[in-house]
Amino acid sequence: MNSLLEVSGVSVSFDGFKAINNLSFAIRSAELRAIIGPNGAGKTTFMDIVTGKTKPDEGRIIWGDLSRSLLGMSEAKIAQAGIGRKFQKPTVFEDQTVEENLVMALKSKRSPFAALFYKRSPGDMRRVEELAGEINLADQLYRKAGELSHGQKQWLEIGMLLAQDPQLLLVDEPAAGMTPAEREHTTALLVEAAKTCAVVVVEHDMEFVRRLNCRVTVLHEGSVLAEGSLDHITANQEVIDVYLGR
Ligand SMILES: Nc1ncnc2c1ncn2[C@@H]1O[C@H](COP(=O)(O)OP(=O)(O)OP(=O)(O)O)[C@@H](O)[C@H]1O
Repeated sequence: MNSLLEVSGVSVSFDGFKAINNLSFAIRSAELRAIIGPNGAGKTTFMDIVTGKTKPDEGRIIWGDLSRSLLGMSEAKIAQAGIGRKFQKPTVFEDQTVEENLVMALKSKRSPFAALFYKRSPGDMRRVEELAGEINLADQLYRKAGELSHGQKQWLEIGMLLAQDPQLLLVDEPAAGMTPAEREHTTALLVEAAKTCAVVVVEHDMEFVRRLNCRVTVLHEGSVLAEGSLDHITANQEVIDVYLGR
């Protein structure tokens, strides 16, 4: 099966230091993938490169059915092409309700002109309810986002990204700061999301990664050190030496 995203031979240096070193990575549509690795391995820089925030010095990044290169595209164009990113800290509109946040996200996938004359349609409101159910906030629709718990804000932001129908979602440490129950729901949410779009989860919590039950990529010094099932990864001596055994 063809890849949705194919990164090959990508490198980037900061002041002569190679943060990403000849990295290759591919993911299919509707695949869930975890990325792990020690601090400084290049996980954030990798996501910065895919989303266009950082331009690599060399390599190729090919995207979608039309095999377009992402390299010449701005961050905004890459987001429009269907790549959504969730940073570690939740960024929701605190003064707006859960419903308003989701409506706003639906609106923002339209052209600026269409968004200007936007009217809530029954179809959109059904979608908002559907999303609220998916992110475990169906009974919180009329609460202000600022009143939600940290975990609920994270879910809301994931819901806002899903509202924009991404083809690929990059999620940075979603389980950080969550209660055990919130983590469990987050696992379910990401597994569900990965049925319709590719999802890449950067995570340090190995218990969380185990529950995702997906293929794992280990980054080390800006390259892929190992890739495979978590059992395969945890039995790899190099991975134990640089990350798991620390
Ligand atoms: N803008 C920058 N300027 C200089 N060095 C940078 C810059 N961005 C990243 N680096 C360096 O590149 C390396 C990779 O950093 P990166 O943040 O991608 O690692 P990471 O795997 O996300 O780490 P962590 O798990 O701690 O978040 C680090 O050594 C970091 O100090």
